[in-house]
Amino acid sequence: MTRGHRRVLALCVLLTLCALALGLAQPLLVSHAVDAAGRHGPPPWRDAGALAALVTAQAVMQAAGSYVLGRTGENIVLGLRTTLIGHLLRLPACDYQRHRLGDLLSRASTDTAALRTALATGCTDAVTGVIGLLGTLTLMAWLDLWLLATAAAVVAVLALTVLPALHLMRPAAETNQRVLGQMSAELERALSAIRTVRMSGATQRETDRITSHARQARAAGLRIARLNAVLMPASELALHAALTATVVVGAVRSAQGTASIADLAAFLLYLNYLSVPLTALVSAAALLQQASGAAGRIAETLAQPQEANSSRETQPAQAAAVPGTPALEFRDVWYGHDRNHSVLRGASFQLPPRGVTTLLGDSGSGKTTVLNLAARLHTPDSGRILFQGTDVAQLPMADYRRMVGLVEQHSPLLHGSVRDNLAYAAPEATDDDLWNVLELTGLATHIRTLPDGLHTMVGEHGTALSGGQRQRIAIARALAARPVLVLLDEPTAHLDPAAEGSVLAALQHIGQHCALLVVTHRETTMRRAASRLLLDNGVMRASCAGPRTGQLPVREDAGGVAPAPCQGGLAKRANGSGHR
Ligand SMILES: Nc1ncnc2c1ncn2[C@@H]1O[C@H](COP(=O)(O)OP(=O)(O)OP(=O)(O)O)[C@@H](O)[C@H]1O
Repeated sequence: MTRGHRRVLALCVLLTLCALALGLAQPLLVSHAVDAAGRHGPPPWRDAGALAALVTAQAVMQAAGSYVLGRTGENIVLGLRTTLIGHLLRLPACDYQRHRLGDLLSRASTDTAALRTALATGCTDAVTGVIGLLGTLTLMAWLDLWLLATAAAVVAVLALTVLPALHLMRPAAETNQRVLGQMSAELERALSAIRTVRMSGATQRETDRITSHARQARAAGLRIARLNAVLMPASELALHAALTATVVVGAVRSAQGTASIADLAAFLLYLNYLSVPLTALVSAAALLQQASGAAGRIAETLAQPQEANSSRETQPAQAAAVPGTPALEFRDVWYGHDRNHSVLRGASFQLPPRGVTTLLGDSGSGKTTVLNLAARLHTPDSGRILFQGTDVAQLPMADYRRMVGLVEQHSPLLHGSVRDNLAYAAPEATDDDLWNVLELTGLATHIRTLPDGLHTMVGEHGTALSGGQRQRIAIARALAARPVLVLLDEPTAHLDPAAEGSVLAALQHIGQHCALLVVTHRETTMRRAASRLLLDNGVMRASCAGPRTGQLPVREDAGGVAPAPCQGGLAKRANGSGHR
């Protein structure tokens, strides 16, 4: 994590060490001045001047070190957040269902902030603390070994008593980070369904539930505060006790003539100065313990594998399909969301290169799963998916996704303008292109009436638009990228008959140029399709006629299911004999 920042961190350490050295030189000057005063010579003005210069230089070094350290901390956290955000956005689609969204968000915010302090301040404090401690102790040993032994004995006794407090810091910090993650997840859950929360009279319940996590975070925070409250004064107490013991032993030794007053004065100053590296070490230990929980959560996220092939941001591949090659083909595809239950059990079908194909089936039969597999949001457990005759596993993900559009059942609109949303998958699209897709989806008239036209803001999740308008924007967004294949999940579910008519006409029009696979329960949509597929008990069947979903006649022969071509010439793969 500190890679790329080590030189600057080394500079911070150097600046702090310079400040430390300047600090360590001061007691020697004081000793010299006391010695000179003891010999009744002239007032030690030179020593006083040098002392003032050392103090000023030390302050300047400390200030510079502190600023560079703060800046490096910010740079480290920026690098960490960039890596983490990039990783979070590239996890396999199913991973987002395993984690709470708010928890993932807190890893990119609070956890990285905790690490920043630990990495920048904690690491530098640890290095300078150790060096400062060794330097001070060496000079103290050089001045008077007995006095050092006295002071060390007192400090050691106190250090042993507070060490257990340091060990308790890590679990408290881990609890704090975990509970904060849960709080963010619960808040995200409530805010994303705020209307349901209000209308269900659940506002207070949600408030209580979320604040219970806030209370747990407070309890963990208080544990940390208590431990800090013990650790910091304990280190100061150790110093004061050591100071007192040293004065007593020093006075005795001075009276016996085995130590000079000048050495005793310098020793006491060093002992006082010892608080700097000691406090730095205690604070570094506490910070590093606190950050270990956050580091664990971040490391856990970064260890999760990314979506296969997702890091390749290559240029779009030329679609050079042999004429007549199916736009999409499933060959004996098996897929289950969990090991014990397969939703698709050897599904096979072909999608003609042009035209609308509807995908029908009972609720829960796996239609959305088929679209997700086709969009490569899921990977088949076995079997193959071919796009224009090529196994999709061999196509760079970025290239593939540029050629395939997906309109989900509840397509989210992104915060921003209508234009931002339409051009999301096609940033290079011109306004004319966008008006064109708006015309196709029957939205152009409405958008023209808006004061800001294409630049009208859609609100958070598109709340400034009606459900049907949102759905049509989502369709227009998919079309703006001029895909080869468009996958649509219930695209007309929220539309009135007029809007549905315009969307269906648009789909038919677009179907002259590309392939569309449309999941639907609507009879009006079915009627307009060139071909129909029926998903039944995990396998795909073809159907030419039939008025209603679930009642579609299916042709079967003795060897299994033989999908029949309909109007436009649909897939012809036998099915049902797959294995797992
Ligand atoms: N992420 C998931 N984890 C576990 N099971 C899932 C997941 N997504 C879907 N399922 C299950 O897989 C099956 C197929 O779901 P899918 O959403 O594909 O059905 P569908 O035909 O699109 O349904 P509908 O018509 O109601 O939208 C269902 O039994 C569903 O409960």
